[in-house]
Amino acid sequence: MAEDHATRCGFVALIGEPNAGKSTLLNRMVGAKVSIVTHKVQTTRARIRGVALEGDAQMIFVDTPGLFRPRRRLDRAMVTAAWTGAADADIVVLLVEAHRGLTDGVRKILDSMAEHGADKHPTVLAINKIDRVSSDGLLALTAEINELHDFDATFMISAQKGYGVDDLRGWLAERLPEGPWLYPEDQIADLPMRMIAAEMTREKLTLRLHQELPYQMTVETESWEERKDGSVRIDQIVYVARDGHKGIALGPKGATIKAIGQDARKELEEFLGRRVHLFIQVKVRPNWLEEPERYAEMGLDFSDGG
Ligand SMILES: Nc1nc2c(ncn2[C@@H]2O[C@H](COP(=O)(O)OP(=O)(O)OP(=O)(O)O)[C@@H](O)[C@H]2O)c(=O)[nH]1
Repeated sequence: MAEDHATRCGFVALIGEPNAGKSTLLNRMVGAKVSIVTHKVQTTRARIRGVALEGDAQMIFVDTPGLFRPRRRLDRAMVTAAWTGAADADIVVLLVEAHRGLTDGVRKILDSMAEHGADKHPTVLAINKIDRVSSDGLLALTAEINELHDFDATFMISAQKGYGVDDLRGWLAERLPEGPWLYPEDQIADLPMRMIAAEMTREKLTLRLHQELPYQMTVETESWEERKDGSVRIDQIVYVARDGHKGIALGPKGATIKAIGQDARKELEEFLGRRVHLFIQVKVRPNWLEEPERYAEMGLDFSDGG
């Protein structure tokens, strides 16, 4: 990190309807595949998804769940989490799908942006998936949306193809507040690996525990140790919100978490091309959604690990 001139650092929240392309954009910006991209909706939750460097700026992306109409209580918790991410962020980027345009869902997000304080920060409109439409209607769509909320900038992008993404990233980097980097450079090096490992375990949790539970869980990679024999030892903690959830995650005699660990280990071994020793603990951490330390998720040594 440069010592002699000011560095910049800050949080960027990506918001948008489910499937808007938040994870895809994030992967592009960070340059490593750190989010699960899926056709299923609501696969993501408010939390740190990646850190990107651009010149002297460190951008910390907070990926949020698709903002949607809350029906069940858990849905509401997720929406709150999404808005918390947005309100805490230095810059908010709203993704709108070019081919869907100004949907009711987008209108609702625009309505509630002011209400949730997201308008206190610079806001950016990113019209995504422009590869799917002709450019004709895009200016009209931009004008229509900017009437409902006055964005500081608008970008036409394709997160998938990469169009416009560098411009957007450059714009964001320039507008982050001056300050020291939150993540030392050496931590960023194995950060993607730690995140990928945590994400793989989280995916297996989601697959095994079909119900809502996984949304209230988070996985952190606590340590990553390269061994002399070429294998790697990975220690992870699955945090659950309540005691009862711990029992579900563990399963009878620990069978569920064991199966999850085996699935995750297999995938990690394939991905890394070497042997993996994976150790997973399940711990209760009430109210983790509200904790500022949630930013320490996924193996980021941000706090002492709680
Ligand atoms: N054609 C096209 N498809 C895209 C683009 N960006 C994302 N997609 C696709 O849109 C789908 C949803 O993308 P995601 O990145 O998972 O969307 P998300 O907003 O993170 O979704 P949630 O996690 O449900 O909130 C995936 O199938 C992506 O491949 C794009 O620029 N063009």
